[in-house]
Amino acid sequence: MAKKSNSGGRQQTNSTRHPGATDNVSGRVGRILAKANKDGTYETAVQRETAVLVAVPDKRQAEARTQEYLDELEFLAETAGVGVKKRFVQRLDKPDIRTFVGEGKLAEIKAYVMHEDISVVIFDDDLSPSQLRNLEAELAVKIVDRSLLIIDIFATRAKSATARAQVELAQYQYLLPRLTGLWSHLSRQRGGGVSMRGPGETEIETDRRVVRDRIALLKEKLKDFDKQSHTQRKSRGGIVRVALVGYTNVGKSTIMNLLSRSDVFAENKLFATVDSTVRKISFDNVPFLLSDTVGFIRKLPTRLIESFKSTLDEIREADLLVHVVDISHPSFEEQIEVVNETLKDIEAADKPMLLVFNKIDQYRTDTETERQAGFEGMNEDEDAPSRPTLTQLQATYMAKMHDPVIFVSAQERENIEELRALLTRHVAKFHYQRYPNTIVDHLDGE
Ligand SMILES: Nc1nc2c(ncn2[C@@H]2O[C@H](COP(=O)(O)OP(=O)(O)OP(=O)(O)O)[C@@H](O)[C@H]2O)c(=O)[nH]1
Ligand SMILES: [Mg+2]
Repeated sequence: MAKKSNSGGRQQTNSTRHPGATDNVSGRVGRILAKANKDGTYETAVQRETAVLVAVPDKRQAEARTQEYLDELEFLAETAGVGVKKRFVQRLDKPDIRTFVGEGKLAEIKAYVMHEDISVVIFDDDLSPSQLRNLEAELAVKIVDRSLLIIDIFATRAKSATARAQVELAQYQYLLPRLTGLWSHLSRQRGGGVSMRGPGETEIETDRRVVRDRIALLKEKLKDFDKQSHTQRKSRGGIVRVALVGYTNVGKSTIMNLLSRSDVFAENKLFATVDSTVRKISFDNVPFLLSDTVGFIRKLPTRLIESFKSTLDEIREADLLVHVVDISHPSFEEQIEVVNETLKDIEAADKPMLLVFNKIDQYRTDTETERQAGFEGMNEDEDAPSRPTLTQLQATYMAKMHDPVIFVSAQERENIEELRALLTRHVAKFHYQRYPNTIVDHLDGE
């Protein structure tokens, strides 16, 4: 199985871990994804789940890209406490309407699942309710698609009442169209907390009604939360607001901690932050509010974005966005695109933005990576490495972006003072516009 291309670097990071977090997550995955046995009892996953991944890329997608996407899916699975044993890839023009993969591939997966005692099959795309049912029937193990995996991770991370209600809403919205066949059994054993609580021992139609009622109730509840937080935000007055945005795991919380000297949970897992955190900061007597927000990801389910509206209001209402990028990630450029697209979706794309390229300590050109891995000499004939050097990259991005750009390492505290100064200059500009009578002397150099 291919490994994450930069996992080595990732392991060395300063992550703070919740003791026992993995156990809880795995337990929850077990609960949420537990499947009915034939006698009507349910498995509980006390042991670590083992999974296989399945991707159906179209025929034009480069192999390296496919593996990168699967790296991300595997990272998501690991975050949910599931160990991945194998990856299955089938190139198709479009996925099979009945079982997502073709007949032959399905038989291959089935044989492996039975032989290796696999308990979960994870698909890199969303499955239609009928595909999900058919696959469950064919493979007789838990079937998880990308949305469910992400929702499940969110469920384990949500702490505030708002975030929990948002996750619960996303869970029910996911569940509603799937309340047939096996899924209705599946829903029965769910109970407690923010996990996919089922509607009880009722028939499918009743189940549906119960779920719909619950969705309506949660929406009402979220409206109330919205009102409350709107009032709260109003009471903050005209203070300048800055939001950290970016792909998941790029270092937003680490930067938040550095800038606010606070202690926001940061770790080398996807979606460490689901609740947004707001801190009041003052640089050179210019006060502002900095909020750390939930990370974005490729194919983030739209429903999930919708249900996270309250959290995303922090972004929508910010005066300035600080877009953090993990420059060491092989597909950082695509990640920038995903973030910009998501900002468009939530109508926050036109805001002033600073781009912070983080993790410069971990940036490697391909030749460097090969040298490190002991493949010296492999690229001897090629004088240009396929990845530019950090200096080249800085020059390109400084020239091509409309927004101010800065390169930092939050972990090594490299260029953080410069980041602080850049931020202060921009915040001061907003502050000065809003309070023209205050004396602000930080606009030099603009
Ligand atoms: N090598 C390196 N690692 C970093 C740097 N900044 C942060 N990290 C690590 O990257 C991982 C993710 O950092 P977080 O701050 O949790 O990232 P995030 O963007 O808040 O992630 P989510 O909340 O999951 O979206 C952690 O293990 C950090 O220690 C850096 O400059 N260099
Ligand atoms: Mg975070």
